[in-house]
Amino acid sequence: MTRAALLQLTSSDDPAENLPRVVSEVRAAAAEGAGFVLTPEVTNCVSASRTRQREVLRVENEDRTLAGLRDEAARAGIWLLIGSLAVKSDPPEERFANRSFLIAPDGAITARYDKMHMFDVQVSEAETYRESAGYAPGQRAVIAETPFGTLGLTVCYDLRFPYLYRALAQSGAEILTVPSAFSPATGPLHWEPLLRARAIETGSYVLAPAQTGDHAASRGRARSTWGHSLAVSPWGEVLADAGTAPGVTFVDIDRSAVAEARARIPSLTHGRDFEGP
Ligand SMILES: O=C(O)CNC(=O)[C@H](CS)NC(=O)CCC(=O)C(=O)O
Repeated sequence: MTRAALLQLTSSDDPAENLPRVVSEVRAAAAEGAGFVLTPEVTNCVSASRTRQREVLRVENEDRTLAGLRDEAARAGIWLLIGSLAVKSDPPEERFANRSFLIAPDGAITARYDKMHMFDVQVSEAETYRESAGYAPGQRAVIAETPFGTLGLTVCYDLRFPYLYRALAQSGAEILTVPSAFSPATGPLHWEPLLRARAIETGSYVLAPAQTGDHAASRGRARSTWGHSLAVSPWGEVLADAGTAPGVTFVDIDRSAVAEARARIPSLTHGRDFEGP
């Protein structure tokens, strides 16, 4: 059994301001016994302005948030999933990467995953997202070993592509991570059912730390996000819902629940190759 902690944040578009907040939340989570801490999508910078992002984002090796959180993971001796950082690609190209990092208790980066599905969607008359204009999508799915289970790394809009989750689970993932900055237009009806469906259809834990609330922006339109960081059991039960306030939510995870759920419904092994349509 491992105690996981989902951090719910209201990151601004200033990485220097966000880092000390995240560090203090990680510290608080570790002090309460968390062995695995997870942060949301774009932990370092929520922004709708590419001008602003060009100013404040850095390549991975120069990213202060990554360095600071690696130090903190090592200090606290915890596993840390940095849900994602917006980083400049290396070598620098026009577009950024939306990249998840898994940090081991010695501070080493043991896995990286670049978000594959880009949120290019008009969610309402007033709100349009063109994620692929700012970010280059990743090309490969990633699983990573930890002592408490094999992780399958995904980010936010990936959630709507079930084939990715089935592939991750069939490759050994037991805990699917979905760090997010979900839109308030889609969150109310889509967030929880999609997360529960991914858990049920793969017999996996789903851990989804999220951005929440109104994000301060020094440039461009201010963004809002849905919050409700969620932990779902491999049988589909909502184990924790963080509501809309920033803070830390704890959940105990036990990989034997994965084996149990898959023994009851072995749908991962019942796939069919079919013709048509
Ligand atoms: O823009 C950034 O810096 C980082 N990327 C995001 O916040 C992305 C694209 S705008 N958000 C989502 O994927 C929300 C998906 C969603 O809300 C849904 O599927 O309904």
